[in-house]
Amino acid sequence: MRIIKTAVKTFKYLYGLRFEVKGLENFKVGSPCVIVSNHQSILDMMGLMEILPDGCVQIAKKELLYTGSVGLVMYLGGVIFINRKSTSNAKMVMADVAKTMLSENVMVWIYPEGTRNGNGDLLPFKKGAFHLAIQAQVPVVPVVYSSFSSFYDRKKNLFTSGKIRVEVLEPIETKGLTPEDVTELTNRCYSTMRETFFRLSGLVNEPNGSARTHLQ
Ligand SMILES: CCCCCC/C=C/CCCCCCCCCC(=O)SCCNC(=O)CCNC(=O)[C@H](O)C(C)(C)COP(=O)(O)OP(=O)(O)OC[C@H]1O[C@@H](n2cnc3c(N)ncnc32)[C@H](O)[C@@H]1OP(=O)(O)O
Ligand SMILES: CCCCCCCC/C=C\CCCCCCCC(=O)OC[C@@H](O)COP(=O)(O)O
Repeated sequence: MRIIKTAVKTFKYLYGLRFEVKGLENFKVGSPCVIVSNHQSILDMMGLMEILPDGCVQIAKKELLYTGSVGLVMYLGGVIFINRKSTSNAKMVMADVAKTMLSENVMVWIYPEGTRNGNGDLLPFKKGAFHLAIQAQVPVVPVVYSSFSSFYDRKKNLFTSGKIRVEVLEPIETKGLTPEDVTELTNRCYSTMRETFFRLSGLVNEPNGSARTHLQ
């Protein structure tokens, strides 16, 4: 993964992207943890590599394993593949991950929205990342990337150069929590990350829950 990280980090120069990072010290939890971040597009791969701590593996949809050399590289990089379409299968894999992350002292990076989302807001969070953190009794570390919409047009798949703000938020402890606390933990993480997303993206969080830029 270190090799991938070095390679992928150079892409930002190619695409004229700059990252403004805050809160990296929040990764220093001194134990494994579950990192959760918003997911807008494949560009997130650069944002991921920009701050990826050592000893951190990612959870990916299993379809990516079958994407030729990229799938092989991901497999060799230690990426864990899950079948999103089978909750029972995904649960089994994640239960294994909870054991492995403790025995091997690794962090796990998950995109709780479960899919790319460029709609200028956050999709409701899936609960797997939070079940994992509670099963392993490790902290959840939220990471938020500002909206790409200011420089990336998904329809034309075109973008100009731009700055991406990244914030690593305070770890959320799960010691003592049980599966009954998953929904509350998910919602707490969601609202903190959504608020940060709007702040970093210069969006106003309208009372009715929609978002608009300051400029409108
Ligand atoms: C030149 C090129 C060079 C080469 C470079 C190559 C490499 C470069 C990059 C390398 C790095 C790669 C990074 C890869 C990024 C890829 C990102 C993705 O693929 S994102 C998509 C995949 N990820 C996810 O989907 C994660 C989020 N999803 C989940 O966590 C889900 O919860 C789940 C998939 C585990 C289950 O799905 P679903 O059933 O839809 O989810 P829920 O609604 O959340 O759960 C339904 C009920 O099940 C309960 N639940 C969920 N998980 C668990 C669990 N682990 N244990 C127990 N119970 C669980 C949940 O509580 C729900 O029940 P309810 O009663 O409603 O509460
Ligand atoms: C278009 C510009 C391309 C910029 C290139 C940036 C650097 C890319 C680095 C390596 C490329 C290979 C990385 C493969 C991982 C792809 C991650 C991804 O974004 O998969 C989609 C998945 O999450 C969710 O799938 P869906 O949104 O549900 O379907």
